[in-house]
Amino acid sequence: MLAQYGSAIGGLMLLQAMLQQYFPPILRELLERYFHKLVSFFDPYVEISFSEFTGKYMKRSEAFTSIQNYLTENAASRAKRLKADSVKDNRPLILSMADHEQVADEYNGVKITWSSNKIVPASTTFSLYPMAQNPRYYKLTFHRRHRNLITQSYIQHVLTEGKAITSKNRQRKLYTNDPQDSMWIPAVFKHPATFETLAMHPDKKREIMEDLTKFTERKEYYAKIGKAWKRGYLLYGPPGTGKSTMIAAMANFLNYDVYDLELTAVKDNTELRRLLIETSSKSIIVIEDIDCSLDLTGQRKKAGGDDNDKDKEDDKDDNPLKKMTGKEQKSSKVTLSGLLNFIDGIWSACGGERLIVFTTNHLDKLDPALIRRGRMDKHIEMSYCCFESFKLLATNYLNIEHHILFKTISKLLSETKITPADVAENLIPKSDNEDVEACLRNLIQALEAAKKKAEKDTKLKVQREKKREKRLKWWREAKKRWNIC
Ligand SMILES: Nc1ncnc2c1ncn2[C@@H]1O[C@H](COP(=O)(O)OP(=O)(O)OP(=O)(O)O)[C@@H](O)[C@H]1O
Ligand SMILES: [Mg+2]
Repeated sequence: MLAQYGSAIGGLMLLQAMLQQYFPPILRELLERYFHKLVSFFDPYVEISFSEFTGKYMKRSEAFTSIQNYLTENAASRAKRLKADSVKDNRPLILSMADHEQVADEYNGVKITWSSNKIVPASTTFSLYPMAQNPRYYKLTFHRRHRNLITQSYIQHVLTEGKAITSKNRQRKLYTNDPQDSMWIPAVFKHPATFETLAMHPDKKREIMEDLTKFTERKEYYAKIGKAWKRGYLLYGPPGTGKSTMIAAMANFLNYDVYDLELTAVKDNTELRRLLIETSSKSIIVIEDIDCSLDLTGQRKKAGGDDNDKDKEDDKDDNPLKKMTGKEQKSSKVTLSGLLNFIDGIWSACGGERLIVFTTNHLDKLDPALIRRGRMDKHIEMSYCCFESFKLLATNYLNIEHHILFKTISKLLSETKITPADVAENLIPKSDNEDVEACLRNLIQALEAAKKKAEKDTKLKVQREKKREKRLKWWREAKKRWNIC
């Protein structure tokens, strides 16, 4: 039997060689086409291939990556031969199907087969990019009676799920704008802050988390009302109340990238627009200390008055621009209208699903146009530490939920103002000898010192006010006495 089989194969090979040699290419192509038609007439299975690289520039196909992630999560565990991908930063090992391996999947009761394959080039050529030499592809095989279900629903299901897994597994990035060539410089975003570790009143925290969740779920709603899918948050409060920490917690909660925009490093409005267009969706665009980034009040005055008004504005001691170096002032020509266009201009709609977050220590210094609802949709006050916030910090830093000293701390917190940053600093043990009680006593000391300072400041203020009143009274009487108008 073996001998018969061998001679049959030999005969076929001879036939193929003869075909290749004696048949002209056009005739050969015709024969091959009819041969495939004949095979597909008897073979009820349909095949769809998804290549790793596509297009003119052989870019890595997004569909291929999505399928790879889908199969890794859903079917690869059933494969006999797996491939372990290299991983960084203590991330779990990624096991995917090895080449030429096959796995079965099921969708609405229909059986589907996926196989992982590699294209072996006909001739060996030298390339600096070995990956591109042997591109892989996934082959999907199913019975032709399920063609509609697979092409209209299953493939979409695989791509959607795969995309969700990609975004879940991807390493998030923190981008900062480079002042030299105005490009985003990426770095891996690994901030440990979460809403669980953020000290804030629980009700306020829950409200913000619900607001964020609602935003992410409202793609259709935003489309229906004709608004770009973005939301503005204004975080304001004194230094050390957790504004930057809140942004990190938001990014971790939503799994978004962060674009930290340094406005003083942006040359003009055109550059600002270009930077915005380059941001991806599912991201938070942050401008920290917005009051120090632009002479917003000055620019508005300039629009209404002349240049002298602007100069007067710049002469004010509390003008944040005065704190900037001459070079910074000269290099940034971003205007308030440029910034407003940045927030709600037509190009801000490209990509969608973006948060724009401004932080400031001085809410009153900002132009009302910049922070009106619709631009900055939600204003969040980051305030001094309350007892609820303290309890969360104590749980995080000292691993305690109750202590006899909590009563004293609660009373002091209601009498004085202290930032969560100061509370946190006191709760960190400074040496091995410092136990929980020592840390709490450090905090009590800090609170008492803050209380004393506040009382002293109030006394001084009252004294100053009294003196001013006295001077005014004397001046009023003098005017009456000497008949001065
Ligand atoms: N609400 C908070 N919850 C937890 N930790 C906080 C909170 N606020 C401040 N901290 C701690 O204090 C440090 C400083 O806080 P953060 O940088 O977020 O303050 P900020 O409001 O952004 O200050 P600034 O206005 O100076 O930028 C953080 O690293 C964090 O450890
Ligand atoms: Mg900050």
